[in-house]
Amino acid sequence: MPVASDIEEPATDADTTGEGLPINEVFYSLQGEGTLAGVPSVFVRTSGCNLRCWFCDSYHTSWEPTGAWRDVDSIVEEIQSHEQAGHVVLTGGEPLIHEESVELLERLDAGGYHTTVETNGTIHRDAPIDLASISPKLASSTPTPERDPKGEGEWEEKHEQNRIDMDALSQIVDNYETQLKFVVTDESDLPEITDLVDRVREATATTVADDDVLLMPEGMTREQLDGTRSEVAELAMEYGYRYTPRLHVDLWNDAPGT
Ligand SMILES: C[S@@+](CC[C@H](N)C(=O)[O-])C[C@H]1O[C@@H](n2cnc3c(N)ncnc32)[C@H](O)[C@@H]1O
Ligand SMILES: Nc1nc2[nH]cc(C(=O)O)c2c(=O)[nH]1
Ligand code: SF4
Ligand SMILES: [Mg+2]
Repeated sequence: MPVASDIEEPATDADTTGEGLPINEVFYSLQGEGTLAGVPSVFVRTSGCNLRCWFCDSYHTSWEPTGAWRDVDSIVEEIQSHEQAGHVVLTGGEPLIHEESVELLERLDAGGYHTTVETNGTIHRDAPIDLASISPKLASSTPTPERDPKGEGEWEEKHEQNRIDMDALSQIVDNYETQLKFVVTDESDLPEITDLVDRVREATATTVADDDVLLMPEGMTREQLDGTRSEVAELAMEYGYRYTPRLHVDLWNDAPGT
């Protein structure tokens, strides 16, 4: 079993050396994905990731991480300035590569916020998380040389090796209320999803219901979603899994800060 000391230096090229958290953006929007879609929420996006999905819609947190190191106090203050919001979504990049994410979640919990953590499911940390929104990465996410948005496939092997960590994934599922939210590119992803869901069910004591499994169409623009959403909706019906829209993309396309 991984313990806290095993994950102090996660497998990532991200800069984890500053004080506080590297923050790419903080913004107020509607939760666009998953079972809480439509809920007004403040988003905190950390920078840096241990994976490199070719389709990553947050390029400046993964392929070319940018952001400013900020202390937890200043992040909490900015969250509180959005007085209407009772929900906070901690995302990235991969927010759980940063130990300080735990401190932020503790502060938000003490302040009475509902917290969702958007995570790729490869790192478990002990923190007050109300909803673990896990998006395990499928083979179709791997940045092959043909699909690499930046280089020539230099990340292919590392991404492929690190994208599933069954120990971490099972611990998250066992410790937190969970949704498993898969990015679907086409129907060839489904055998891998059903197999992974079976393996999670075998490895955990928790009941993972079919409607805890969400299929989300791949696409960072409306135009791209026009090519995937109908097929993914049909697949959700066929397999008995839940469909999740990308409400923010439907509403605001790929506008920054949404
Ligand atoms: C940018 S990621 C950050 C959190 C974490 N690294 C993860 O992957 O879950 C936030 C969410 O966007 C999803 N996502 C990223 N790019 C996407 C795309 N092109 N189409 C659909 N979903 C995408 C991820 O799978 C994840 O559910
Ligand atoms: N509105 C909105 N909802 C989201 N849900 C998860 C997001 C993410 O990037 O993690 C996201 C996002 O970027 N915007
Ligand atoms: S795991 Fe999340 S943040 Fe990292 S590259 Fe994939 S989609 Fe982007
Ligand atoms: Mg997003």
